[in-house]
Amino acid sequence: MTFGLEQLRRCNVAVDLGAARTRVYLKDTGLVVDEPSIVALNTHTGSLIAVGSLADGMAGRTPKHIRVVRPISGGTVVDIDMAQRMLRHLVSQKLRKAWRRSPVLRAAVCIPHDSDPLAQRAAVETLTGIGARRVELVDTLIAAAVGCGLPVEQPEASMIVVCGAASTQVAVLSLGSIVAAEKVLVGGDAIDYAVVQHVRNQHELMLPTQGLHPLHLALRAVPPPEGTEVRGRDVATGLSRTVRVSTAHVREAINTPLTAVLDAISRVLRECPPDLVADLGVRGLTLAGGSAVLPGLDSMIRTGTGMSVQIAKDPDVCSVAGLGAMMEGKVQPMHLDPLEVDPS
Ligand SMILES: Nc1ncnc2c1ncn2[C@@H]1O[C@H](COP(=O)(O)OP(=O)(O)OP(=O)(O)O)[C@@H](O)[C@H]1O
Repeated sequence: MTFGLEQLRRCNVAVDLGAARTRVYLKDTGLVVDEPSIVALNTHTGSLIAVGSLADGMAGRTPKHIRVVRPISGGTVVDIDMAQRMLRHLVSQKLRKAWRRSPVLRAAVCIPHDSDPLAQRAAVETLTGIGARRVELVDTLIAAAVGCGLPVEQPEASMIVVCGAASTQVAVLSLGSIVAAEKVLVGGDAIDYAVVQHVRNQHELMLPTQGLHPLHLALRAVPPPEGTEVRGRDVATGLSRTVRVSTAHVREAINTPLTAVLDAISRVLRECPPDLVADLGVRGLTLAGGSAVLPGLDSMIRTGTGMSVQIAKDPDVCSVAGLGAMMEGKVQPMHLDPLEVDPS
């Protein structure tokens, strides 16, 4: 990581191209974009109709000539052209300021752990397409750990679990590098899908996207309500209908995807040397990513691992904030010089 830090300090913009949201951080300015990674397109003319929140509001409600596209899937750019158009639209005005300060745009982008060369290239091409002369790729796990304020450069274990929309990534870090890591394709989307399937199977109701929100709120409420009324489309008749969904049943439905996260944590711990696992017994693990605040996730991990669990401050923006901290030189590499003689 020490070598990478030198390169990162020359960057002036940090980008997190997430499956759910795109975030952009400008050096010495802060977070300037935090918008859904989604565009609405006119299929007749090919022109963009809306980008970000506006396009998100159109999803599921479009006539035939409007197509809602998600150019990023699982943290990987799957439609480079559309991703470039989305990013250009989101950042053009904000980047003008950075361009005035420095005419050469250097970008730092976080990419999911273990991304293949094609995914790396897609991220680089997306950024060069909007004018970046140089693109530095940083593992999301390192960026998020730095963004959470974990002492990743120190010779002690830090454990980070990044729960995004499409995936959950788990790592143990020490001395600025990843010691063991796992990625499972289970995130907020899989959890939402489990709830939608539960309502469909138990109540024969197709739940619209916005129908998930009251169920999330019910899970978070203290004490949780026994049931929540949601409106959707009857599977058989196609008519609008309201049902009462039990909070306990929703919690049960999301347990299956959450168990996959717990399994990934166990696998990472098994790969780690005992000294690092002993450190973690004291320090615990940190949850980051938008799904970190999912009610019950922290307590489930606490019960399943016996470790203490902290949810990071602003968990959804940890990765891009970590890139920003590295760009701004807030992370100091540990200098190790075995030949240095003690003058005393
Ligand atoms: N308050 C909340 N309660 C439950 N889930 C939430 C909440 N806020 C956000 N989420 C979930 O967090 C996910 C988005 O997280 P995040 O913004 O970290 O994703 P991303 O970085 O775009 O995804 P990825 O890292 O997989 O590419 C969504 O699935 C969303 O449903």
